[in-house]
Amino acid sequence: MGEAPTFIPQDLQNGTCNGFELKSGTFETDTIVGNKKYVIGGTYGETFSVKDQILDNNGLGEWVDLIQLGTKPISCNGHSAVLLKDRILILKKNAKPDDCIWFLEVDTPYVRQQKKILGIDVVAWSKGVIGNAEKPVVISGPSGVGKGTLISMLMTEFPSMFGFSVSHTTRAARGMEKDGVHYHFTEKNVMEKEIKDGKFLEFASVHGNLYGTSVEAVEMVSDAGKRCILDIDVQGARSVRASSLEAMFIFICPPSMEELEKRLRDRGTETEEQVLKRLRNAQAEIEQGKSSGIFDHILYNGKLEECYENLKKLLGLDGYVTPPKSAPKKMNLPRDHSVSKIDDKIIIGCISSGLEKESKNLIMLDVSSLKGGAPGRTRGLDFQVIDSFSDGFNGNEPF
Ligand SMILES: Nc1nc2c(ncn2[C@@H]2O[C@H](COP(=O)(O)OP(=O)(O)O)[C@@H](O)[C@H]2O)c(=O)[nH]1
Ligand SMILES: Nc1ncnc2c1ncn2[C@@H]1O[C@H](COP(=O)(O)OP(=O)(O)O)[C@@H](O)[C@H]1O
Repeated sequence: MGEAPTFIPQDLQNGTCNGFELKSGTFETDTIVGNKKYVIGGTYGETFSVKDQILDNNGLGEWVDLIQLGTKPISCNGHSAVLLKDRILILKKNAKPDDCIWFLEVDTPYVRQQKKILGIDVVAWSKGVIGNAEKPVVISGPSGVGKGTLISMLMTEFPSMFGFSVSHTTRAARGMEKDGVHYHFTEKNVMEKEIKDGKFLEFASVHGNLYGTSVEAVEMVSDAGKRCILDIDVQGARSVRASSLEAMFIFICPPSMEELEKRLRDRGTETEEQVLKRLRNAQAEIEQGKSSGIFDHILYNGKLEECYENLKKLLGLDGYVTPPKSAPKKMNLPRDHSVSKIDDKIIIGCISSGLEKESKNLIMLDVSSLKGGAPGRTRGLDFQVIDSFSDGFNGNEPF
């Protein structure tokens, strides 16, 4: 990666590296984690590269280009790196507010699990997001019980509050269904390849077709500041339970098998063979839904209005008046900044005056309660603008 620089501005004790320019438009940071050195390189407009070196006693060793999972950030005008135990925080210089904080996970539980599954050394990227997202809601239940009906009632009444996680499926679209709205209708081989590439949070074979929730489907809803709703089967709910995504799990039960059959037939969207298959699967799904311990709540969908009211109660929405939305906090990093670390606080010194007020030249980024992570987003970041170190970090004015 070009010739070695004469000066590497890395504070090894602190695990911070303010980055250095190798040649015009190409930047690098070095971060030492245990006996490994991670070199993260970025050339303007291109995705980041990562290689590591297992250090011997002389601080030397063989270089390996690492497989990077997740969405790779695009480099702009340099970056800094800060080591946080099992991951490296990357601050992109001069980047847009929603693109300036990234994490390269090197030894998190997700990365360790992926190394085991793939049998190779990997690292994983996730984008950092200020603040927290509301817990997604997973809704499961047998085919024809009324999941779609209840979800669409919720989205119609609270359009700015909820967003639907659009699943991928290999089944054919029904008459009124739109690609990208109800499902991403896809070919089996394409979906299988994407599953292998780690793009799915969960997937399952249901009624003879492949269904799955992509990481992006959930994150896009959360990025828009909405609470994500997932309509997935019991196997999918089990996988989400086991994943790093914290969610609320609701199972919808029919009042009787006869009523379920009637709803399925009256809907008229399936062939006789498909109806029979769905009814055969329903019994087992209901048993699992009730007894598996996956679900936090069970709702009976007898009378639709009653069930909908109960669903709203579970979501804390009965008698709810929508409050005006406050703008999410954003952070804009100027090109020239330096980073240092004090416990769980990252201090970002803004060298050029990219800030509104000249005196507000320090940003404190709190990374004490990170949530989520690769292969999605890392949330729970908080920041404050502080006037100067001598103020003892007492500024808490939103930036
Ligand atoms: N695991 C999983 N199941 C899904 C997903 N999307 C839909 N499903 C489930 O697949 C089943 C069949 O869905 P669909 O073909 O739309 O038929 P319907 O439930 O009869 O309307 C339902 O139980 C859905 O909850 C997904 O992304 N993952
Ligand atoms: N509580 C209810 N009472 C009567 N019919 C219902 C009720 N809930 C839903 N339905 C109807 O049952 C059919 C199946 O509902 P749907 O929402 O498509 O189920 P799912 O998404 O669980 O497969 C639809 O025709 C819908 O209008």
